[in-house]
Amino acid sequence: MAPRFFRQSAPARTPAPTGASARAEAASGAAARPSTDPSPSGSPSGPSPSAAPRPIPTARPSRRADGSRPRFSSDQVGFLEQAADRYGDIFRFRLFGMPVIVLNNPDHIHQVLVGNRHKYDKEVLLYKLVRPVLRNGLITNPGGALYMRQRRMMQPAFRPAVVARFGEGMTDETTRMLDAWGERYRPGEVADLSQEFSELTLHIVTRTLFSAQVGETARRFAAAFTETNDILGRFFRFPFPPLSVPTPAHRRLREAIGRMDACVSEFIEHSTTTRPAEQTDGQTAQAGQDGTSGSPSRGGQDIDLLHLLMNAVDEEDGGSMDLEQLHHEVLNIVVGAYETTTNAMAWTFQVLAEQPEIEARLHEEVDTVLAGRPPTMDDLRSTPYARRVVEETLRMYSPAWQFMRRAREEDTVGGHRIPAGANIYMNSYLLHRRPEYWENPEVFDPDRFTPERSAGRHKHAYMPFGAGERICIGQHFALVELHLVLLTIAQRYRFTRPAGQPPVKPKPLTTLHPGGGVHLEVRPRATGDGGTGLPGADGRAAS
Ligand code: HEM
Repeated sequence: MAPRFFRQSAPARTPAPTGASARAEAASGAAARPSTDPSPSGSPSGPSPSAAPRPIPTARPSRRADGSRPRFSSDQVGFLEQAADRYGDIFRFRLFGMPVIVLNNPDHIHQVLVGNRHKYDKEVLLYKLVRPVLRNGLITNPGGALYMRQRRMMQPAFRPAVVARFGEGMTDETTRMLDAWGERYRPGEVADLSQEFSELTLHIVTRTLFSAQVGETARRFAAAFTETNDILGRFFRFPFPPLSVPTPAHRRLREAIGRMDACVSEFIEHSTTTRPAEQTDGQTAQAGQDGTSGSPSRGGQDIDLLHLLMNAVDEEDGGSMDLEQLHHEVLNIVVGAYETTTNAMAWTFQVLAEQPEIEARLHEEVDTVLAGRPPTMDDLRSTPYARRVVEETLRMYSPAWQFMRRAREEDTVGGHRIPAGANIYMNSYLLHRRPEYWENPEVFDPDRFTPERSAGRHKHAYMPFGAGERICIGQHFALVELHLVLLTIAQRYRFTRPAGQPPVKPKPLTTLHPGGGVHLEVRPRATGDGGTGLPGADGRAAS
C-alpha cells in the first residue's frame, strides 16, 4: 500500500492567521504587563466571564550577560525558559511566523486537554507537518469520530494486564543487548548508549508488535523505520520545503515508508495465514481486563500487538479496522514508542553516572530484591526507588516535551480570551520546572515522588504523557519498559562519565534529546559490590 503523501495538497502550509481579533490581541499583548494566575490550583477559567479579558503578553527576550537575546529558532529552551520565568502562566510568540499562545499553568493546560477538550483539536502545525507520513494514525489524527473509534478499538491492547504479557520480551531483549556488551566493550570502554538504546527500543517494539516469528521482516522494517526517522528528524529542524515537494530526501522518505508498509503487509499476511481458530472471533483485544482472557498468549505462544489490533472490534458499531488504517496505526505506535523511550533511557543513565549516591541506592534495591535473577513483572512493585528514578527522569527530561492544539472555537482560559483558530503550545519541560509546584526543580531528586512528598502537589503539574482523551496510549507500556530495562541493566552494569566530558545539555528536536548523545564508560558489576567489584567472565552478576 503506497503512501500517498505526494498526491495530497500541500500539508505543511502555515495555517491561516487567526484574524483581526488576533492581531488586535497581539497589539494589546505587546503593551501588557506579565500576568500570573493568582491561585496556583485556581479556577481553570479565572475571573468571571463578564470580566474584561486579560491581555496575553508577547514574549520579548531580554539580553543575556553576553548581550545576545535567546531566539526560539536558535535556542528554543533558553527562549522558552526566559519567557516562562518572566511571564509565568501565559505568553505569546511567533513560531515560523505564526502566532502561538503558550500555556504554562497546570489548570489552564488541563482545561485545554481535559475540561474543554471538545473546543480543541490537532489541526495544528506540529501534527500537520508529519501527517503526510503518519497519516490518520492516533498521533496525528486531528480528532473527531474516526479518532474516537480508533482509540476505543486500540485501548484494550494497551491495558496493564495485556502489557504485562510483554514484560518478559522486554527483559529478554535487554539481556540480549547486555550479553553482546560482554563481547563488545572492555571494562571502562566508552559506549554510545543513545545508539545502544535506540536499537534496544526498536527491538522491543518490533518484538511486541510482530513477535519473534517474523525476524527478517522485522529487521527490514526497523531499517526502513530508522531511515524514515532520520529524514523526519532533519525535516523537523528545518521544515521546508513541505514534504509534498519531491526533493531527493523526501523521495527517499516516501520509499522508506513504502518499504515499511510492505513489511506490515507481510506481517498481516503472515498473521492471517497462521492465525489459530480461536483468534478469529474478535474477542482477543476486547477482553483482557483481568489478565486472564484476552491476554496475549495462544497455546503458550506469544500473541503480538498486531494480532490484537487486527482482531479489535468496535464496541459501538461492531466493525473492525481496515487494512490501510491498521498500517497507519502500526506506524504511529512505532513512532510513538521509539524516540521517547530511547531518550528516557539515555537520560536515566546519564543522570545516574553523574549522581553516584542515587546510583548506589538503586543498586542496593536491585541487588536486595533480585538477588542475581533477572527481573519480572512481579518485581516492579517491590522496586519503588527504581520507579521513582524513572518518574524523576520523565519530570526533568520529559521526552515528548511539547504538544500543540488548535482552538476550534473561542474559549477563556485563566481570564484570557483564546480566539477561535488560535494555536496553543504546551511544554512539559517548562511545566515540570515551575518553582511554584516543584521544590528545587533543577535538582534530580527521585524522592520527590514518594507518596508523602507527592501528597500536597498540584495534581496537574506532572504530565510527561499528556492528559485527557489524547493521553499517551502507550503510557503503561513505556513505564513498564523503562522500569524493567533499568532493573535489568542496573543489575549487571554501571556507568561513569569519561574524564573531562562536558555536561550533557538537552537538545530540542521533536523529542527532547540528550545533546550530542549519551557516551559513558561501561563497567560490568557484581551483585552487592557497590559498583566496585570485579565482573564475572560474561559481565553477569556473580551471586
Ligand atoms: C517515555 C515514553 C513516552 C512518552 C514520554 C510519551 C509521551 C506522549 C505524549 C505526551 C502524548 C500526547 C501528545 C499530545 O497530547 O499531543 C503521547 C501520545 C501517544 N503515544 Fe506516547 N509516549 C511514550 C511512549 C509511548 C509508547 C511506548 C507508545 C506505544 C507503544 C506510544 C504511543 C503513543 C500514541 C499512539 C500516541 C497518540 C495517542 C492519541 O492521541 O490517542 N507512546 N505520547
